[in-house]
Amino acid sequence: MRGRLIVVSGPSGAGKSTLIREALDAVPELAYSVSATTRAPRPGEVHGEHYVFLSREEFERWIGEGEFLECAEYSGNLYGTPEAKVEELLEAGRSVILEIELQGARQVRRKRPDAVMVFVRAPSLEETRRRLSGRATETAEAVETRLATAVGEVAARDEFDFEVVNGDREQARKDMIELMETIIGGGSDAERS
Ligand SMILES: Nc1nc2c(ncn2[C@@H]2O[C@H](COP(=O)(O)OP(=O)(O)O)[C@@H](O)[C@H]2O)c(=O)[nH]1
Ligand SMILES: Nc1ncnc2c1ncn2[C@@H]1O[C@H](COP(=O)(O)OP(=O)(O)O)[C@@H](O)[C@H]1O
Repeated sequence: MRGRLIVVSGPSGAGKSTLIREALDAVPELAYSVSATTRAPRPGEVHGEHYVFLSREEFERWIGEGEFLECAEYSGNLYGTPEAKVEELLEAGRSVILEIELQGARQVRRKRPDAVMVFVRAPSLEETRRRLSGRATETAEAVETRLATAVGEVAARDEFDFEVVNGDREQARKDMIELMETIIGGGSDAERS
């Protein structure tokens, strides 16, 4: 049976990467789609594992060659989902998580109406700021840009099928794993509302 396509979106600093990592560890049917980006690698990020890091020129060539299921510009960098790998995983029966921002999520929803849309957010914008500052991967300016974008992103949460509020770590981990299992199981709770 073909897997489900699962879009996970939400503001930077909401805890998407953290929750996805935990879901991938707990649910073997899940696979992660590695995106391409023109952003510079952060310390510890591995090419081909966290992202495929491309120059803007290479990225634009991939766009021209129709490599992407979706792509968007975010905070001055390009991000995109290579389509062939996603297809291969779905065909093999794996359910595939795309961790992408709002514009890309909307593109996927249009192209693949059967995709399940999951929104992750922190309990408040103040908490998002604390987490982004605490993660210390961005300059103060980049944190502010991400927070400004976050305001618009939270306003779009009604466009999603499910929402995970990442407050208490352990509770959110359980909620995320349970949601992924429900989606994969195709139970009635996973029907589009
Ligand atoms: N449209 C789209 N967005 C992506 C893709 N990969 C990552 N993103 C999003 O780009 C934004 C920035 O990602 P990143 O630079 O890793 O920063 P972080 O989310 O703050 O850790 C996040 O909202 C990601 O979900 C992609 O392939 N397509
Ligand atoms: N429930 C939580 N409570 C407190 N801090 C969290 C929680 N979930 C994630 N974090 C921390 O917040 C920061 C942002 O999380 P991350 O998963 O990188 O967010 P995103 O992928 O949405 O940008 C990280 O430093 C992470 O360890």
